[in-house]
Amino acid sequence: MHLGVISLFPEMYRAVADYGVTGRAVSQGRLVLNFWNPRDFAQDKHRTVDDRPYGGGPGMVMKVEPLQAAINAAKQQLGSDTKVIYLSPQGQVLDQQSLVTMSQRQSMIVIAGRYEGIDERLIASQIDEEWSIGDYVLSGGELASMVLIDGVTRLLPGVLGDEESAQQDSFMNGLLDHPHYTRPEQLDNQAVPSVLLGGDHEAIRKWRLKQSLGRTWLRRPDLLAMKTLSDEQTALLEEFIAEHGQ
Ligand SMILES: CN1CCN(C(=O)c2nonc2N)CC1
Repeated sequence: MHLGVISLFPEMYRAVADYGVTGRAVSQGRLVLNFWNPRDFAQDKHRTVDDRPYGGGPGMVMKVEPLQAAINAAKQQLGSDTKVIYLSPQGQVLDQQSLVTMSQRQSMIVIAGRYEGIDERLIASQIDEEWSIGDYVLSGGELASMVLIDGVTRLLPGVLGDEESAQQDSFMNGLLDHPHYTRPEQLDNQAVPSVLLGGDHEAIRKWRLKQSLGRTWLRRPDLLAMKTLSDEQTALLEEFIAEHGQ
């Protein structure tokens, strides 16, 4: 996937370009990151990218022209039909399914805003999708866009090896993940559940599914309400609830 990033702080993206799963995807050429800094497109000698808000109030607003010029440059490289994404608290909240949809695109342009946000006229004329990573306010869109980049990159073909992609499944079914354990087997007075030590893969699969269902029931009943459970899932959840003393 070719991702064009429009940001005043491109150096922040070293966090995804140089490390971990996303860094490996970049080095393997499965993810290509290109950056455009609106400041490089500002026409005045002070390279102004923001200005005071009409109507008064605190903070500054990002100006249309430098952003528009940066989008034009990005589209020249990635294609004029490339979707333009803007990260803001006013967007639709990102979830795994939306990441799956995005991961199937050849390219995307992501705008990371700063200050109070960007001029609404740029949003109206240039932004195809507005996304939020949650109902809270950050200092800028860079970290939010890196969350999106990480989540999408994990879904690109070949990025997660077979070992890791199994872990991915547990989130892909709309449930919370099951507990994970590793060595040592005994830690103070806490042991690893014996089922995980026995090598019975079917028993382990059922235990993990039961734990995912139970955790989702306890912590995120809203997710469970959106799911149609299979007979097996229903039975396992009923077992968990019975054991949980409800
Ligand atoms: C202008 N700037 C304000 C702060 N911001 C966010 O809080 C945010 N982005 O995506 N999800 C979020 N929550 C990004 C955009």
